[in-house]
Amino acid sequence: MLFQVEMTVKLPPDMPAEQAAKIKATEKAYSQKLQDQGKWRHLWRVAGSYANVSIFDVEDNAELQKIVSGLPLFPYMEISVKPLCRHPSSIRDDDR
Ligand SMILES: O=C(O)CC1=CCC(=O)O1
Repeated sequence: MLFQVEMTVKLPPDMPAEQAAKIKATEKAYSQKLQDQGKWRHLWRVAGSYANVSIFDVEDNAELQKIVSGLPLFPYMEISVKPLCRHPSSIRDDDR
């Protein structure tokens, strides 16, 4: 199942820079592992903001919930999720 997930990061302004850098590095490793596995298909920066638009390819809602709630930045994010399905005009075989 495909989902579009928009994540807006809101780190507390008083979080020490070293702590923020550590969480971001952990987040990067977490997301890159999922990208390698093909579960995190797209990761795009929303220009001009500390937010991303991502496409996840997961088994079901429960797997998406597990992945998203495991994000190191999860406590500092606003998240919106949209389920996706194949568009009848799509020419891409990998759009399911
Ligand atoms: O910077 C972000 O948008 C948050 C994030 C998600 C995956 C990652 O590596 O950073």
